[in-house]
Amino acid sequence: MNEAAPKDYAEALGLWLAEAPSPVVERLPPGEAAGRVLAEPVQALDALPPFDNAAMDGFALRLEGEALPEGTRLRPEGAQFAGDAEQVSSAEAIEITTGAVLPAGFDAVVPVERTTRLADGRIELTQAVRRGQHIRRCGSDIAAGSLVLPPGRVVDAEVQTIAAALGVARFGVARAPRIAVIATGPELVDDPAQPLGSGQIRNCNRPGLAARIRGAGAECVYQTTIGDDGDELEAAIAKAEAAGAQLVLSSGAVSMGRHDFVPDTLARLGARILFHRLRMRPGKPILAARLGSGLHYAGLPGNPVSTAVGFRFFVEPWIRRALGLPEERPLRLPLHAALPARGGFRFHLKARLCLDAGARLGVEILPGQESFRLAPMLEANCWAIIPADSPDLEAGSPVEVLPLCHLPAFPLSA
Ligand SMILES: Nc1nc2c(c(=O)[nH]1)N[C@H]1C(S)=C(S)[C@@H](COP(=O)(O)OP(=O)(O)OC[C@H]3O[C@@H](n4cnc5c(N)ncnc54)[C@H](O)[C@@H]3O)O[C@H]1N2
Ligand code: MOO
Repeated sequence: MNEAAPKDYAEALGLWLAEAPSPVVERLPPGEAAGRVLAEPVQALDALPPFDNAAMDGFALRLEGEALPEGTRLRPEGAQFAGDAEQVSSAEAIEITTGAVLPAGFDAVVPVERTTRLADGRIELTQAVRRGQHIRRCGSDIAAGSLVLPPGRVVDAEVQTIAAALGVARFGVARAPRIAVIATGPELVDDPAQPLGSGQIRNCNRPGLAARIRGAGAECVYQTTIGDDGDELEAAIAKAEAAGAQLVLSSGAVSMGRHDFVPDTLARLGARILFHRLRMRPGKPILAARLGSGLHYAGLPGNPVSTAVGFRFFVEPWIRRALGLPEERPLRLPLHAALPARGGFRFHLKARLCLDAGARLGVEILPGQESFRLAPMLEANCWAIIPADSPDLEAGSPVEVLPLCHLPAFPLSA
């Protein structure tokens, strides 16, 4: 086992990501690709709108010049409805509905409510009409041949709508990375119906990690709970591999206690330890390794917030690599209140974006930062990152902030 001095976060992350997998492309119909990340660009084969068409129900008109004055009288002949093939018409006006092809030679649309119908069947304009008004031009939304969706775009409702509008039959998306969860600890109870015995607690890291995996765009292919036993861990790792896992996450048993058997078991299995223990909190005892089979392993500390931090700051960057996503860029936001120096560790603090009296965005550090406290996580909507050896910070000092999940509701890019 590598007992080298604790590494800092950046160095450890570099070691870990250097071995992360590259994206593997699979082709899916857009309807099945929700939440997936595009691995290939999407080009518009057709223009959108695909033809010049009316934006209003009314009449298509021919204009000699730039405008027709109010009071002009025109005789409509025929009709062009949405879904009709383009009519050939030499009339001075033709009835038209929203979305209908604008027949050749017509260059404006007047809404029906801007006309009055005369007794002789003609219409009279109650307002002047300008050339081009109420016409949606072919390709004015998306030009044929243009790049519509770059790789790295998450497939959401907007992407699915545009893909359908353009007739995209399949997306090339990154295959969801396959991850397994092994919760360790004889104190853990999985069944919510089971009353807790003395010394027992409910297992929240196993379902919590499974949910984080799904939310981060990966797939949880196997999950189990084991006692403090190396043979059980070895068997669980074998099952995770058989289920197709590329990465195994364990929670617990990586610290200094007599039952912290994960590092020794990995050493017995011949794993290469990339790092163990970092100058960061929560998550100080985190361990990363690579097994001989190529399986990636992250030993996350058992305190639930340490598990969450290990996931957010190591597993999610790994998932981003496997999905072909670029490195995240934290926001820099002013602290709502002063924050005393915290020493030589990098801290990930439960935090909340907030507005000051002038409605300016800032970040509030929440009370209850210990890594066993879950309740503040319900208040939190981001992590504030305080680098190692930061001095006392005054209110208003900028700090780096990342959302709770790497796939946020409001993605920001460079
Ligand atoms: N002498 C030292 N003791 C500890 C150190 C240290 O440096 N020296 N580090 C502390 C830090 S920091 C952390 S974090 C914890 C992490 O320890 P482990 O990863 O070995 O985790 P456990 O001891 O197995 O569990 C810690 C804590 O979390 C609870 N737990 C574990 N798994 C789950 C689960 N699936 N669901 C809910 N809660 C879970 C467990 O019951 C313990 O309370 O070590 C400190 N100690
Ligand atoms: O990871 Mo421990 O939670 O640093 O407190």
